[in-house]
Amino acid sequence: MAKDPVRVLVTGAAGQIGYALVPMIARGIMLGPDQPVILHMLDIPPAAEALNGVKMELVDAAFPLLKGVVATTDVVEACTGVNVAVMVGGFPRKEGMERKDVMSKNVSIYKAQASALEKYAAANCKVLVVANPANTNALILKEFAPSIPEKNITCLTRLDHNRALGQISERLNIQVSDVKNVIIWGNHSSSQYPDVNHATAAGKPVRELVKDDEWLNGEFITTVQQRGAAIIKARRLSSALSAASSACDHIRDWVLGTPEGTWVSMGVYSDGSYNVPAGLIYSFPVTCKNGEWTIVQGLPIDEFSRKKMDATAEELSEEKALAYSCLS
Ligand SMILES: NC(=O)C1=CN([C@@H]2O[C@H](COP(=O)(O)OP(=O)(O)OC[C@H]3O[C@@H](n4cnc5c(N)ncnc54)[C@H](O)[C@@H]3O)[C@@H](O)[C@H]2O)C=CC1
Ligand SMILES: O=C([O-])CC(=O)C(=O)O
Repeated sequence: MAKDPVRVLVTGAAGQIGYALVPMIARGIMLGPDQPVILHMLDIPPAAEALNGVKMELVDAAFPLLKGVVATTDVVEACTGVNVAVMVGGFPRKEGMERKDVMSKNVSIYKAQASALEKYAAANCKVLVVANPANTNALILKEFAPSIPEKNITCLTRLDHNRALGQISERLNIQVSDVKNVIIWGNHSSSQYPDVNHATAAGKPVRELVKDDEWLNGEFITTVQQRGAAIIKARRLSSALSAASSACDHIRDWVLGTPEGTWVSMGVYSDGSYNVPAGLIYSFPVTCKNGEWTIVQGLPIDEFSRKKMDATAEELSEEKALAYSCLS
């Protein structure tokens, strides 16, 4: 019997990532090849015409799984009945703006959208925040949508995770699908810590195969940390294709489960695991089963890693304080 359609919200749907993401969702890349979807696309009034253009293209593409499209600038209409919400819309940093000004704009956007999701989304809606500052936007969303379980509010660090897999695969000249269990700890920012201490390639420890700790503890880390900026420099646009693909990976694994023996990185609400302060949205290694993520426990952490995990936690605590100061 055909499955009932799942309603998927994409905010900022007229933007770069939105344009790459909505056809992936409509093709079944996010929720599976047998899962019909209804797309809800939200953007702001100045982007209404472009948003309507995206809707026209979705119709023209005749996706068999796409059972409906809602394209709107009304946040209530956008959020009504959604089962999955991918929050890509936000206020970008513009020349001459202070960090606090950007934070303040995003705090008010995420506060309003949290309230709409809280009131109008389907029960048990799963939320993925992509827009930067992704971890802190997700935290604000959690604060203002208290009836959505905190386990349902996450942010995207899967792109960083996939970037780390890609770097190892290139370095070892090995298929990327043979590399697994890297970890992104912390913030989706240049303070993140891409950790290969538990990673394997074709079943062998990555450190043993690479045989170059100087590279793994230096250039590898900075390349992953700075990859977003490098793409923006090269394309003069954000990493839309890889962000959209990674957002699909994040939701697919969350809903359908991670393969046995494999973990992925997700920004989730910290419960204090690995001595990361509770109450931050922090990227951890997780496995997923039956629609729920669980932080992988018990991994040994060396002194080098500890310092890097603490530094990115410190940055998130500062962002949290800044975000809260924008609320008062
Ligand atoms: N977490 C991650 O791995 C990544 C995050 N990003 C972030 O994703 C976000 C989107 O990037 P792009 O698509 O390249 O930007 P973009 O500027 O092309 O698109 C953003 C869209 O959001 C819309 N928007 C602005 N305020 C909105 C609101 N209140 N409600 C609904 N829509 C709103 C804009 O009109 C625009 O269409 C940015 O914040 C970017 O920094 C980008 C790459 C990776
Ligand atoms: O700063 C940005 O918009 C780009 C970004 O997050 C990334 O590509 O990781």
